[in-house]
Amino acid sequence: MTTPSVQRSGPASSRTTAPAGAAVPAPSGPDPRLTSAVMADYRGCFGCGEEAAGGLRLRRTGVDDGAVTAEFDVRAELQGAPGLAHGGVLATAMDEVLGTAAWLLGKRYVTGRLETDYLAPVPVGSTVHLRAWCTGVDGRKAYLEGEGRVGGPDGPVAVRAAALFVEVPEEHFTRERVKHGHSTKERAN
Ligand SMILES: CCCCCCCCCC(=O)SCCNC(=O)CCNC(=O)[C@H](O)C(C)(C)COP(=O)(O)OP(=O)(O)OC[C@H]1O[C@@H](n2cnc3c(N)ncnc32)[C@H](O)[C@@H]1OP(=O)(O)O
Repeated sequence: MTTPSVQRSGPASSRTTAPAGAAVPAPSGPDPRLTSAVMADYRGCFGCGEEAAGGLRLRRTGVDDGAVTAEFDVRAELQGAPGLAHGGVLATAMDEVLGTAAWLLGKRYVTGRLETDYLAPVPVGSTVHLRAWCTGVDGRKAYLEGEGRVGGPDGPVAVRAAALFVEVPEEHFTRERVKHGHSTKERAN
Protein backbone atom coordinates (compact mmCIF):
# COMPACT_ATOMS: atom_id res chain seq x y z
CA MET A 1 0.00 0.00 0.00
CA THR A 2 1.33 3.47 -0.82
CA THR A 3 1.34 6.09 1.90
CA PRO A 4 -1.66 8.34 1.21
CA SER A 5 -1.62 12.09 1.55
CA VAL A 6 -4.26 13.85 3.62
CA GLN A 7 -6.93 15.45 1.45
CA ARG A 8 -9.48 17.86 2.87
CA SER A 9 -12.10 20.01 1.24
CA GLY A 10 -10.30 23.06 2.63
CA PRO A 11 -6.62 23.83 3.13
CA ALA A 12 -4.71 22.16 5.96
CA SER A 13 -3.72 24.46 8.78
CA SER A 14 -0.37 26.10 8.15
CA ARG A 15 0.50 25.15 11.75
CA THR A 16 0.42 21.44 10.90
CA THR A 17 1.90 21.67 7.39
CA ALA A 18 5.62 21.06 7.05
CA PRO A 19 7.48 23.97 5.47
CA ALA A 20 8.77 23.49 1.94
CA GLY A 21 12.09 21.71 1.94
CA ALA A 22 11.70 20.12 5.39
CA ALA A 23 13.44 16.76 5.63
CA VAL A 24 11.10 13.75 5.65
CA PRO A 25 12.76 11.01 7.71
CA ALA A 26 11.40 7.47 7.65
CA PRO A 27 10.42 5.74 10.90
CA SER A 28 13.22 3.61 12.22
CA GLY A 29 11.06 0.48 12.26
CA PRO A 30 10.35 -1.76 15.24
CA ASP A 31 12.46 -0.11 17.85
CA PRO A 32 13.70 -1.25 21.25
CA ARG A 33 12.53 2.06 22.72
CA LEU A 34 8.98 0.95 22.06
CA THR A 35 9.41 -2.34 23.87
CA SER A 36 10.47 -3.42 27.37
CA ALA A 37 11.63 -0.44 29.43
CA VAL A 38 9.74 2.38 27.70
CA MET A 39 6.49 0.51 27.22
CA ALA A 40 6.60 -0.79 30.79
CA ASP A 41 6.40 2.87 31.81
CA TYR A 42 3.28 3.29 29.64
CA ARG A 43 1.16 0.51 31.16
CA GLY A 44 -1.18 3.16 32.56
CA CYS A 45 -1.44 5.11 29.28
CA PHE A 46 -5.04 5.95 28.37
CA GLY A 47 -4.23 5.34 24.70
CA CYS A 48 -2.26 2.09 24.79
CA GLY A 49 -1.87 0.93 28.39
CA GLU A 50 -2.84 -2.61 29.29
CA GLU A 51 -3.62 -1.47 32.82
CA ALA A 52 -5.80 1.52 31.86
CA ALA A 53 -9.12 -0.23 32.40
CA GLY A 54 -11.24 2.42 30.65
CA GLY A 55 -8.66 3.27 28.00
CA LEU A 56 -8.47 2.61 24.27
CA ARG A 57 -5.97 -0.30 24.60
CA LEU A 58 -4.59 0.59 21.19
CA ARG A 59 -2.30 -2.07 19.74
CA ARG A 60 0.77 -1.04 17.73
CA THR A 61 1.05 -3.47 14.83
CA GLY A 62 4.17 -2.36 12.97
CA VAL A 63 5.63 -0.13 10.30
CA ASP A 64 4.33 -0.43 6.74
CA ASP A 65 5.66 1.50 3.76
CA GLY A 66 6.87 4.41 5.88
CA ALA A 67 3.79 4.55 8.11
CA VAL A 68 3.28 3.32 11.67
CA THR A 69 0.23 1.05 11.95
CA ALA A 70 -2.02 0.37 14.92
CA GLU A 71 -5.58 -0.62 15.69
CA PHE A 72 -8.14 -0.52 18.47
CA ASP A 73 -11.59 -1.94 19.08
CA VAL A 74 -14.51 0.42 19.68
CA ARG A 75 -15.95 -1.00 22.88
CA ALA A 76 -19.35 0.13 24.14
CA GLU A 77 -17.79 2.36 26.83
CA LEU A 78 -16.04 4.39 24.10
CA GLN A 79 -19.27 5.61 22.53
CA GLY A 80 -20.58 9.15 22.36
CA ALA A 81 -23.89 9.12 20.48
CA PRO A 82 -25.59 5.75 21.07
CA GLY A 83 -23.77 3.05 19.15
CA LEU A 84 -21.08 5.36 17.72
CA ALA A 85 -17.52 6.13 18.78
CA HIS A 86 -16.98 9.38 20.67
CA GLY A 87 -15.08 11.99 18.63
CA GLY A 88 -12.65 12.58 21.48
CA VAL A 89 -11.85 8.88 21.53
CA LEU A 90 -11.00 8.99 17.83
CA ALA A 91 -8.83 12.09 18.38
CA THR A 92 -7.05 10.25 21.20
CA ALA A 93 -6.40 7.29 18.91
CA MET A 94 -4.95 9.62 16.28
CA ASP A 95 -2.78 11.35 18.92
CA GLU A 96 -1.48 7.96 20.02
CA VAL A 97 -0.53 6.67 16.57
CA LEU A 98 0.85 10.05 15.45
CA GLY A 99 2.87 10.18 18.67
CA THR A 100 4.22 6.72 18.02
CA ALA A 101 5.32 7.77 14.53
CA ALA A 102 7.00 10.82 16.05
CA TRP A 103 8.88 8.75 18.65
CA LEU A 104 10.10 6.41 15.92
CA LEU A 105 11.96 9.38 14.47
CA GLY A 106 14.38 8.76 17.33
CA LYS A 107 13.71 11.71 19.68
CA ARG A 108 11.19 12.54 22.43
CA TYR A 109 8.17 14.45 21.19
CA VAL A 110 4.91 15.73 22.66
CA THR A 111 1.80 16.91 20.84
CA GLY A 112 1.76 20.67 20.34
CA ARG A 113 -1.25 20.83 18.01
CA LEU A 114 -3.70 18.18 16.80
CA GLU A 115 -6.28 18.69 14.03
CA THR A 116 -8.90 16.04 13.32
CA ASP A 117 -11.35 15.63 10.44
CA TYR A 118 -14.28 13.27 11.00
CA LEU A 119 -15.46 11.82 7.70
CA ALA A 120 -17.83 9.01 8.72
CA PRO A 121 -19.40 7.70 11.94
CA VAL A 122 -17.56 4.77 13.52
CA PRO A 123 -19.84 2.06 14.96
CA VAL A 124 -19.37 0.41 18.34
CA GLY A 125 -18.06 -3.10 17.71
CA SER A 126 -15.80 -2.05 14.85
CA THR A 127 -12.02 -2.10 14.74
CA VAL A 128 -10.32 1.13 13.67
CA HIS A 129 -7.18 0.58 11.59
CA LEU A 130 -4.76 3.46 12.03
CA ARG A 131 -1.77 4.71 10.06
CA ALA A 132 0.54 7.68 10.75
CA TRP A 133 3.53 9.10 8.93
CA CYS A 134 5.90 12.04 9.10
CA THR A 135 5.63 14.79 6.48
CA GLY A 136 8.65 16.79 7.64
CA VAL A 137 10.98 17.80 10.47
CA ASP A 138 12.05 21.40 10.98
CA GLY A 139 14.32 21.89 13.99
CA ARG A 140 12.38 20.79 17.11
CA LYS A 141 9.11 20.58 15.14
CA ALA A 142 7.89 17.36 13.55
CA TYR A 143 4.85 17.33 11.27
CA LEU A 144 2.72 14.18 11.18
CA GLU A 145 -0.39 13.06 9.37
CA GLY A 146 -2.58 10.02 9.82
CA GLU A 147 -5.87 8.31 9.17
CA GLY A 148 -8.22 5.72 10.62
CA ARG A 149 -10.12 3.21 8.47
CA VAL A 150 -13.07 1.01 9.37
CA GLY A 151 -13.96 -2.40 7.94
CA GLY A 152 -10.33 -3.44 7.43
CA PRO A 153 -6.94 -1.84 6.76
CA ASP A 154 -8.14 -0.91 3.24
CA GLY A 155 -11.66 0.09 4.30
CA PRO A 156 -13.08 3.60 3.99
CA VAL A 157 -11.35 6.42 5.84
CA ALA A 158 -13.45 7.57 8.82
CA VAL A 159 -11.02 9.97 10.47
CA ARG A 160 -7.98 11.97 9.38
CA ALA A 161 -5.56 14.01 11.44
CA ALA A 162 -2.62 16.33 11.11
CA ALA A 163 -0.38 17.34 13.99
CA LEU A 164 2.63 19.29 15.08
CA PHE A 165 4.83 17.51 17.62
CA VAL A 166 7.57 19.35 19.49
CA GLU A 167 10.81 17.73 20.62
CA VAL A 168 11.35 17.94 24.38
CA PRO A 169 14.12 16.92 26.80
CA GLU A 170 13.77 13.97 29.20
CA GLU A 171 13.06 16.42 32.04
CA HIS A 172 9.75 17.32 30.38
CA PHE A 173 8.35 14.01 31.67
CA THR A 174 9.78 14.18 35.16
CA ARG A 175 9.56 17.79 36.34
CA GLU A 176 5.73 17.95 36.63
CA ARG A 177 5.63 14.55 38.38
CA VAL A 178 8.22 15.73 40.86
CA LYS A 179 6.36 19.03 41.33
CA HIS A 180 3.08 17.20 42.06
CA GLY A 181 4.58 14.23 43.89
CA HIS A 182 3.60 11.47 41.41
CA SER A 183 5.87 8.52 40.74
CA THR A 184 5.71 6.26 37.68
CA LYS A 185 4.55 3.43 39.96
CA GLU A 186 1.64 5.49 41.23
CA ARG A 187 0.62 6.39 37.68
CA ALA A 188 0.53 2.75 36.60
CA ASN A 189 -1.60 1.67 39.56
C1 LIG B 1 6.21 4.90 23.22
C2 LIG B 1 5.86 6.28 23.11
C3 LIG B 1 4.62 6.53 22.34
C4 LIG B 1 4.06 7.82 22.78
C5 LIG B 1 2.74 8.15 22.17
C6 LIG B 1 2.18 9.28 22.92
C7 LIG B 1 1.01 9.88 22.22
C8 LIG B 1 0.40 10.96 23.07
C9 LIG B 1 1.18 12.24 22.92
C10 LIG B 1 0.59 13.29 23.82
O1 LIG B 1 -0.58 13.38 23.98
S1 LIG B 1 1.70 14.37 24.61
C11 LIG B 1 0.61 15.18 25.78
C12 LIG B 1 -0.07 16.39 25.22
N1 LIG B 1 0.88 17.44 24.96
C13 LIG B 1 1.40 18.18 25.97
O2 LIG B 1 1.13 17.97 27.12
C14 LIG B 1 2.34 19.28 25.56
C15 LIG B 1 2.12 20.51 26.44
N2 LIG B 1 2.84 21.65 25.86
C16 LIG B 1 4.14 21.86 26.16
O3 LIG B 1 4.75 21.17 26.95
C17 LIG B 1 4.82 22.99 25.43
O4 LIG B 1 3.88 23.95 25.02
C18 LIG B 1 5.63 22.48 24.20
C19 LIG B 1 6.72 21.49 24.64
C20 LIG B 1 4.72 21.83 23.12
C21 LIG B 1 6.32 23.67 23.53
O5 LIG B 1 6.93 24.47 24.52
P1 LIG B 1 8.46 24.92 24.46
O6 LIG B 1 8.62 26.04 25.41
O7 LIG B 1 9.35 23.72 24.63
O8 LIG B 1 8.68 25.40 22.97
P2 LIG B 1 8.11 26.68 22.21
O9 LIG B 1 6.86 27.19 22.84
O10 LIG B 1 9.24 27.63 22.01
O11 LIG B 1 7.71 26.03 20.80
C22 LIG B 1 8.71 25.44 19.98
C23 LIG B 1 8.25 25.65 18.55
O12 LIG B 1 7.01 24.95 18.36
C24 LIG B 1 5.99 25.86 17.99
N3 LIG B 1 4.75 25.46 18.66
C25 LIG B 1 4.60 25.00 19.92
N4 LIG B 1 3.30 24.75 20.17
C26 LIG B 1 2.62 25.07 19.04
C27 LIG B 1 1.26 25.03 18.66
N5 LIG B 1 0.30 24.61 19.50
N6 LIG B 1 0.91 25.41 17.43
C28 LIG B 1 1.86 25.83 16.55
N7 LIG B 1 3.20 25.89 16.85
C29 LIG B 1 3.55 25.53 18.08
C30 LIG B 1 6.46 27.21 18.49
O13 LIG B 1 5.87 28.27 17.75
C31 LIG B 1 7.96 27.11 18.22
O14 LIG B 1 8.21 27.31 16.85
P3 LIG B 1 9.52 28.09 16.36
O15 LIG B 1 10.68 27.24 16.80
O16 LIG B 1 9.39 28.14 14.87
O17 LIG B 1 9.48 29.42 17.02
